Amino acid sequence: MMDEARIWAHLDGLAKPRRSLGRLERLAVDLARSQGRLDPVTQPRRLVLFAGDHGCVVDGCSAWPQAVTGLMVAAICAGRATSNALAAAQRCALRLVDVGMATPPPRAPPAFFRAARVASGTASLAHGPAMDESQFAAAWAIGAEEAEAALGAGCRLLIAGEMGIGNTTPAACLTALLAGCDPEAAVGLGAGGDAALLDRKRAIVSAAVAAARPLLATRPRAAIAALAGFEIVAMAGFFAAGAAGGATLLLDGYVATAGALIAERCAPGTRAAFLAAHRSAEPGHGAALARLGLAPLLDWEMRLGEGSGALVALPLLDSAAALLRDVAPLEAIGAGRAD
Ligand SMILES: O=C(O)c1ccc[n+]([C@@H]2O[C@H](COP(=O)([O-])O)[C@@H](O)[C@H]2O)c1
Ligand SMILES: Cc1cc2nc[nH]c2cc1C
Repeated sequence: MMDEARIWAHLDGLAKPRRSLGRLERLAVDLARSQGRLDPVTQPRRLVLFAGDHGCVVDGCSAWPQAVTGLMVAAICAGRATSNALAAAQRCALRLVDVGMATPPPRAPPAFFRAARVASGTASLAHGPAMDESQFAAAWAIGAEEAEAALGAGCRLLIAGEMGIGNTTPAACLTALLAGCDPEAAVGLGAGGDAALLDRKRAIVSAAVAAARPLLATRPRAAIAALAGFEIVAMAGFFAAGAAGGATLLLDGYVATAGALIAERCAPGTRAAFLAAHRSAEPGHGAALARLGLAPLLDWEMRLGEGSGALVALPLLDSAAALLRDVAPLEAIGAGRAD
């Protein structure tokens, strides 16, 4: 990791009044530190979307039917989803990995699609463990492979996104388990719903976390696997491998941050590579980010997933990188330092 004082000294020597770019300078420091260099790069960059289904949907934890995961995956394959539009707008490459969908895979998928199903959806965390430890290891490995492939293609800025109807329920469970948030406070409306849905979700999350919590000290992977989703564990493996490879990890919303909490628990130190793009409208997200020591760049009431919040924040990282790379030193323009 690069010494922060060295990066601040570089910024303070550029042709501008000291600290005149406010939080953009803080971001430049975080970006440079995460890549261990004074000229961090934001191109090429890659968004990897992980798709999975959740047994708890049958117990009424989402306002949407499970089939919508498959429909949205088909829309992404066709280039018609929010993630496609925003990734194109931000010149970000995109991949899509089926790590555990329950519906048939897309027919004639595009080259950016990878079929890598661990199982056809998790078991319901409302009735027992969502997955076993071998499935946890398989999902983690798929995510790690994706990060290694992106690193091999020269990417030093990585984003993980997800698509999975029902996945704000495991995200709430994991936030309660790993960020110490009250289970009820970790539950929000997810992709929509009403007061009855909230009550059902709170009951499911409280009971599942109470059942898993005693395992955390002695068998942490079993405790986490009991509450997780395949796409969430794949994001965790992606983050751990991306951080190990020296990349900046731009964190999306509530569900991606649940993956980040797993990564930090299983591969301590991963959090040094994270930048938090935004604070999701899900009420537990602030607690999850705080546990990781992260301050979000944006607070735009977004709650979509698919990497959308991270994509929207990308121009800020481009600006921070340009500042470090392209601004002349004060001496080079013939000006002394005022302070
Ligand atoms: O990550 C977030 O901040 C976020 C917040 C609310 C909803 N989502 C997305 O909505 C889906 C999960 O919502 P739900 O209500 O079915 O649990 C899933 O596909 C996520 O990508 C994502
Ligand atoms: C339509 C739809 C699109 C999504 N994208 C990510 N999560 C989603 C959830 C729904 C319901």
